[in-house]
Amino acid sequence: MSWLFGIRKDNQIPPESFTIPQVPDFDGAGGSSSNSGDDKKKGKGSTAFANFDSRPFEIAAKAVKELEQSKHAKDAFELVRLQETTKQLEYQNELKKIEAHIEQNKIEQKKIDAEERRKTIQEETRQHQQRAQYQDQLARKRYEDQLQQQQRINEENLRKQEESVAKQEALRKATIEYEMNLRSKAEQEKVKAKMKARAEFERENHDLLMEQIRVKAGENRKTVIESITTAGSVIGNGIQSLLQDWDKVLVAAGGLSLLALGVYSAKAATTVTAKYIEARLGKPSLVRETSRFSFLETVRHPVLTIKKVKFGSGDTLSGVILAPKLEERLRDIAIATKNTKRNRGMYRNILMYGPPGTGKTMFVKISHRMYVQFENEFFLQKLATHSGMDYAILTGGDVAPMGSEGVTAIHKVFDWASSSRRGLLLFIDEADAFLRKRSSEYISENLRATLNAFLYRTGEQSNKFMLVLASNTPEQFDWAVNDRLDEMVEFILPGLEERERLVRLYFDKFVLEPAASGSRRLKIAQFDYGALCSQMAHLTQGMSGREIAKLGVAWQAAAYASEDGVLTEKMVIDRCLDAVKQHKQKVKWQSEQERRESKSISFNDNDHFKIEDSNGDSSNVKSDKSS
Ligand SMILES: Nc1ncnc2c1ncn2[C@@H]1O[C@H](COP(=O)(O)OP(=O)(O)OP(=O)(O)O)[C@@H](O)[C@H]1O
Repeated sequence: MSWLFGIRKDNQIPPESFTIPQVPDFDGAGGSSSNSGDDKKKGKGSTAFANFDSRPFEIAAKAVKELEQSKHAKDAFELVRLQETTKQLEYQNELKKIEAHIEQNKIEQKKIDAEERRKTIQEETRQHQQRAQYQDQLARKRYEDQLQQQQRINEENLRKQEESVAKQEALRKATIEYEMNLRSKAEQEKVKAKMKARAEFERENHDLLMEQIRVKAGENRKTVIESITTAGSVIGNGIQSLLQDWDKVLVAAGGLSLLALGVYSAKAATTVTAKYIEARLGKPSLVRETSRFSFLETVRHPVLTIKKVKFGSGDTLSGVILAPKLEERLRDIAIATKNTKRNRGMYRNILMYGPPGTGKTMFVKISHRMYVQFENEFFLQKLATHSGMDYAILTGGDVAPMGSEGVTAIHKVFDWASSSRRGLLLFIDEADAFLRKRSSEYISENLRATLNAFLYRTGEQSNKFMLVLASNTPEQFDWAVNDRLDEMVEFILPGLEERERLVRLYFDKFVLEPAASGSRRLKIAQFDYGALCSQMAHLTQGMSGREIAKLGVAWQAAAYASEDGVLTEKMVIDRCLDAVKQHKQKVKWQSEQERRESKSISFNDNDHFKIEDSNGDSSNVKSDKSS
């Protein structure tokens, strides 16, 4: 029994001699089955039991007996059975592996088949495409051939048509020529016949016709001789009677002289009147704006004139904000001018200079209104109405391009100014554009002549007009122009206080007023406007009145640009900071030289306003006033 449990003893039968007969494998999968197959081949033609050895069976039987007697027999059988089961399982496993291998082979085969099929399809597609391309080429070629053929046919048709038209044309021409020939022959025949008939008629009536002509000529001569005789006798009688009567001669000579005089004096009077009317009524083309009433302007723009008379000119003039001392100075000038006007004295010429956008033009535009205001203040109601001067605004830039006509234009302006009854404030903005130094190489001959005309007309003090020049760069003026100035007023950049007033003014004008009117799409968020305006006055240091006015427009635009039309505090501040940034950029762009020049007019918040008189001495306002 021990061999059953793997214990080998020499006296025992070796395990290899003990073989358990195996169940023949008819599937032919296992090795044993192949052995049995070999055995079958070997045993072909001999009996199966010829060399049968019964010993193993005996040994087996004996072992079985021993096994039955052994107490471990059951276990041994169980073991054998398990071994057998294990082997069978191993065979099955082997079988499964082989099946899996076969399946794998099948899959591989399928893959190969699919690949083959794909290649075939690809090849077919390629061939199909090639065939399609070829067919397409063929079709194109066929189409081209057809087109060419069609074209050839068309050309042939056209040629035939042309030939036929040419033939028809030739035929038509020939017909027309033939017709014309016939017609002209007929005409000739007709004319010949007519001539022949007339000649025959004239020949037959020659005597009669000659008689007729003779009679007509005789009549004519008789009439002419009679007319001459009558005229001669009338004129001769007239002259004879005139010469005989001396009084008549005198009357005739006087009459003729009077007639000539009348014609010439009427002509001269018309010219003089036209000039007078033009000087009095026509606004010179150089004058851009005037408060002076002009008949021609009224006729041309009646509505505008009525508006001007009723409401004054433009709302941009509603308020000019100046430093108190500058305002005081200007008021003094205004009062002095007013008194000059009342006493028919001579007006003084003024120069206003300073950085751009500081209110020079604006001040002049409202100055005649300011006179009224000042009078209210100082001279009470009785002097208030109709006491101001007229004003007229010219721009220096308009003069230079006039060329040779500049001289006439300047004379026309001064003629017109001299005809003013109320006195005229002649304001020349950007005066440096044409009043620059005559020695300058940049000045043309025409401009030099214009400047000379200006100097000629302003050489003496006038009681008709007051000259006010405005310029950013007065240092460019010709010396002779400087010599004509009586007062020089510097307009400076607004200080802190003025900036605050300006910010409030333009916040009112561009934001609060439109919002309050309710007619526009502009609303304001809740914030402390007063505090914000004060804050912005600090931020806008160095900015001009114009820049602050533009800031007002920017707030308005920001509100309109927003979705709900509401102007918030942040928007106001943002726009202000933007403007400050832009101002800094502009200052940066200013050239070094400009900066040096403008140093004299730059404003420090603590600076005092300075006034220079025409001698070039400068003094502050107090001392000037006291002097
Ligand atoms: N002092 C000011 N008070 C109120 N608004 C001002 C003042 N200065 C300038 N502005 C605003 O700026 C605008 C331009 O001003 P104005 O034409 O008077 O400047 P200017 O000094 O004549 O400048 P420029 O030398 O460039 O001609 C005015 O219409 C006004 O809106």
